[in-house]
This record gives sequence, structure tokens and C-alpha cells, in this order.
Amino acid sequence: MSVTVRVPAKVNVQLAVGAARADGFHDLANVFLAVGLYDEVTVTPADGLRVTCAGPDAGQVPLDRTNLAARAAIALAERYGRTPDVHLHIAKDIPVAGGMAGGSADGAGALLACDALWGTGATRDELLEICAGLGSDVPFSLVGGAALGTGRGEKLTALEVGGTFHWVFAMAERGLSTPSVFREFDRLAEGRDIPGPVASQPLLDALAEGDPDALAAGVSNDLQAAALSLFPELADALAAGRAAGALAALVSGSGPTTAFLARDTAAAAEIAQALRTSGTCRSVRVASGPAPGATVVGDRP
Ligand SMILES: C[C@](O)(CO)[C@H](O)COP(=O)(O)OP(=O)(O)OC[C@H]1O[C@@H](n2ccc(N)nc2=O)[C@H](O)[C@@H]1O
Ligand SMILES: Nc1ncnc2c1ncn2[C@@H]1O[C@H](COP(=O)(O)OP(=O)(O)OP(=O)(O)O)[C@@H](O)[C@H]1O
Repeated sequence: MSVTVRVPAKVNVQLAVGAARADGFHDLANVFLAVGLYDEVTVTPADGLRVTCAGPDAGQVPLDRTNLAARAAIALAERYGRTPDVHLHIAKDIPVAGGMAGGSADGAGALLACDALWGTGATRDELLEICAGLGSDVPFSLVGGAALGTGRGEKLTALEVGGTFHWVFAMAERGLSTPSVFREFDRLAEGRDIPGPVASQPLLDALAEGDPDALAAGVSNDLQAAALSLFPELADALAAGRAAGALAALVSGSGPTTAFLARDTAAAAEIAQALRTSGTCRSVRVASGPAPGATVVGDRP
């Protein structure tokens, strides 16, 4: 018996970041949009817990119990008083350490796959609670679509989306660690008054209306200055995408992947081609959103 779950990547169309909290996290107004780049997690019963990974970035993925897929299986098994004796295989297409929630996707995927394999009968809320324990982005990987994340990003409210948005993503030559980008945000914010994070109503309206121009006018990322400070060359990728006609160009989440909003599929293809030849990035992908959250795509008896 095996179960395969497909899970999307995300882009943050708004990432408003508040001051550091006592627990080290930051309160966010995090407007997530799931996009059609996917990892697939397949779970099969085994003698013990084992993780394997295939894909272009597979070499950078830890295969021990720190892997978010392994942590998800362990967390679910603990809750239901069983041992996590499974082989988790990750077919990885989401860039690693790219700010697109690749590890989070694998955590949500493994959780849903193990839940289906073991027939735990866990409720959606229980699964979401386990997701929140694994990481701030993991609940959104489970639900997909578009959502506003508050708290540290784990408290979700689903958002209406009135159309398809076309994106181009430029992968950078190296990764950026999420904690170090938040630390740089704190350093840059020193001595300044940081307002509480609030979702932008014009941005939420743009999503609901499916209006790419209005979305382009409303996107923002409070971590962008920190990501650029740690990785100044990202400015060259942003400029190349803008010059190629992107409606908006921004760092995705904590970066270093850069995201470009295109008017339609033809424009996306043009921007992608321009970025590929620009020498400002390692690789380029085109994807549209919203995409569905973690979904069982296959089970074999
Ligand atoms: C940058 C984003 O990807 C935007 O969606 C997320 O905020 C990060 O989510 P994530 O990778 O799931 O992050 P977690 O695994 O929960 O936290 C990793 C580290 O990022 C920092 N962190 C994360 C989320 C948050 N609201 N405030 C933080 O300061 C903390 O240093 C934390 O130790
Ligand atoms: N299943 C996994 N896939 C990828 N990385 C993982 C996984 N499990 C743990 N990691 C670790 O997490 C780190 C961050 O990887 P990930 O691809 O999740 O970054 P990210 O997309 O920037 O995350 P986010 O957007 O949620 O901040 C990696 O460097 C790796 O050490």
C-alpha cells in the first residue's frame, strides 16, 4: 500500500512584518497565494523511518529526522500512539531554501499521506494544529488557494480569488536562510518604530477581482530589503524582470527566489525567456495561481 500527495509552492503577495516578539517570531500579515509548482510525497509502510528525495535540488535536502516530512510523520504517529515506520519519498520540484515553502510543502504532504495510509480519522483542525507545530508556513501548504496568515503566519483565513494570476520565478545561485533574513530585518529595523502588520484591503480586493494590474500595484514584502541586504545581486534579477515587462517584481517570502507577475501566459513566457538569458539567475520557472493545497493524487493497495 502506498499513498502519494501533491503539494504546491507559494508566493507571498503581501508580507507585512511586525516587531520581533518575545518568542523570537514576528507577527505577520501574510497573504499567501499557492502556485502550480509541486512536490509529491509518497508514503509506503517500511521497517523503520526512511526518507529519500529525487529532483534537481535533492542534494540539499536533509534525509534524517530533521526533514520536515519525517517530522510530520513522527508528529502524527506520536499523536495516535504508533511508530512512524514508513518510507517517505519526496519528488522535489520546488526550489530548496528559495522562500517558496518547499520544506513546508513536504511536511504538509507527508502529514496528509500518513494520515490516509494509517486511517487515523484526524479532523482537518487536528491536522492544521500539527502543521502549525511543524512551521509557520506548513498550515498554508495544507490548505492552498489563497489565505491571509496572521500570528506567525499559521492562523489562516481563506481568501477569495477571482481569476488566475501568471507568475515567473527566478531561482538564485544560492539559498538564503529564513532565520537570517528575519534577523537582518530586525537589524535594519533597529531604532525604528515598527507598526503592527495589517493586510492591505486594495490588495485583497485585487485578488478577489482577479485583476493583475491592481495586484501588481498592491504587492509588498517587508522582508525584501533584508533579503537584498544579504544578497544584493537579487536587485539585478528584479531589474531584468521589470525590463522584460513584468507588472510587478518582488522577492518571494524570505527569498532568494524572485517573483514576477505577468499579464497573461504569453507575457510570462517572454519574461521567462528574458530572465533565462539575463545571466542574473540559476533557472527560471513559470507557474500560475491559485493552486489547490495538499491533495491525494494516488493510492496503491
Ligand atoms: C518567510 C515566510 O516563508 C513567509 O511565508 C515564513 O514567515 C517563514 O515560515 P517558515 O519557513 O515555516 O518558518 P518557521 O520554520 O516557522 O520559522 C523559522 C524561523 O523564521 C523566523 N520566523 C518565522 C516566522 C515568523 N512569523 N517570524 C519569524 O521570525 C524565526 O527565526 C524562526 O525560527
Ligand atoms: N523536506 C524538505 N525539503 C527541503 N528542505 C528541507 C526539508 N526538510 C527540511 N529542510 C531544511 O529546511 C531548509 C529550508 O528549506 P525550504 O526549501 O523549506 O526553504 P524555503 O522555501 O525558503 O522555506 P520558507 O519559504 O517556508 O521560508 C533547507 O535548507 C533544509 O535544510
